[in-house]
Amino acid sequence: MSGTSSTLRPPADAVAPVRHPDAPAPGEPLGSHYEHCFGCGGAQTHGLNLAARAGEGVKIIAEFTVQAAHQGAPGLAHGGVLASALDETLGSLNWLLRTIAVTGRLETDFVRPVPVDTVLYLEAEVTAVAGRKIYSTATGRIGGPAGPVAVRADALFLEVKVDHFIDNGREEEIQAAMSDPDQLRRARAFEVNP
Ligand SMILES: CCCCCCCCCCCCCC(=O)SCCNC(=O)CCNC(=O)[C@H](O)C(C)(C)COP(=O)(O)OP(=O)(O)OC[C@H]1O[C@@H](n2cnc3c(N)ncnc32)[C@H](O)[C@@H]1OP(=O)(O)O
Repeated sequence: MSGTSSTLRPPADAVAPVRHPDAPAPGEPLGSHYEHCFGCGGAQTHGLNLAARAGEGVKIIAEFTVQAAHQGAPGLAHGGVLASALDETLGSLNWLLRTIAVTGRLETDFVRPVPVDTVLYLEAEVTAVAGRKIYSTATGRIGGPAGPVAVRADALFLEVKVDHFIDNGREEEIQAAMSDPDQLRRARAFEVNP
């Protein structure tokens, strides 16, 4: 069963998304936007370690291997972990638009169980933009990039300023991020006019 709520359907005045001219080239690995990110950060022992690459147009492709630490039922990935993988892949679309946007709404279909050690082949695409609202969709396939869909999601991301993180994040991590030149360089990669 699948269905998308009306808030995830772009309004009539939405426009087609535009890949930023300075977006990473198709095939280029994106790296992590923050080393402590649960989705893509290398410093998270039980994180997803999701590896994303820029695709053509406004598409991202990514891979995530389900680890034993990601189980819900015995030998199977936890649904929340799979939703995180979809969310992280959708969030990586920021690199192509060069905007900073956060998830407002994420609707997920869990179509097939995903066993531990499985590689989830993810693909995400921006479908429309309406002001600060970015509409996107993602799939996760198993057995290969053209294998059957195991999970899928539709999302609404909202563009925010960098102040969103500075105002809401815990002081300790914000200070550490602001004094890390690598982190500042990565944050600048999301800005439209660095
Ligand atoms: C220095 C570090 C840099 C790192 C950068 C990389 C970060 C990348 C991270 C990626 C990591 C992976 C990704 C992650 O995990 S991101 C982490 C998970 N997400 C969050 O933490 C976001 C928490 N939520 C918020 O902060 C606010 O609610 C946001 C910012 C989203 C909106 O609050 P804001 O005050 O700004 O906006 P508004 O309330 O005036 O609404 C504006 C419009 O939007 C519509 N609307 C709003 N919400 C929803 C909804 N749920 N469904 C449907 N519609 C919704 C609303 O109706 C209105 O429409 P309209 O009336 O105009 O028609």
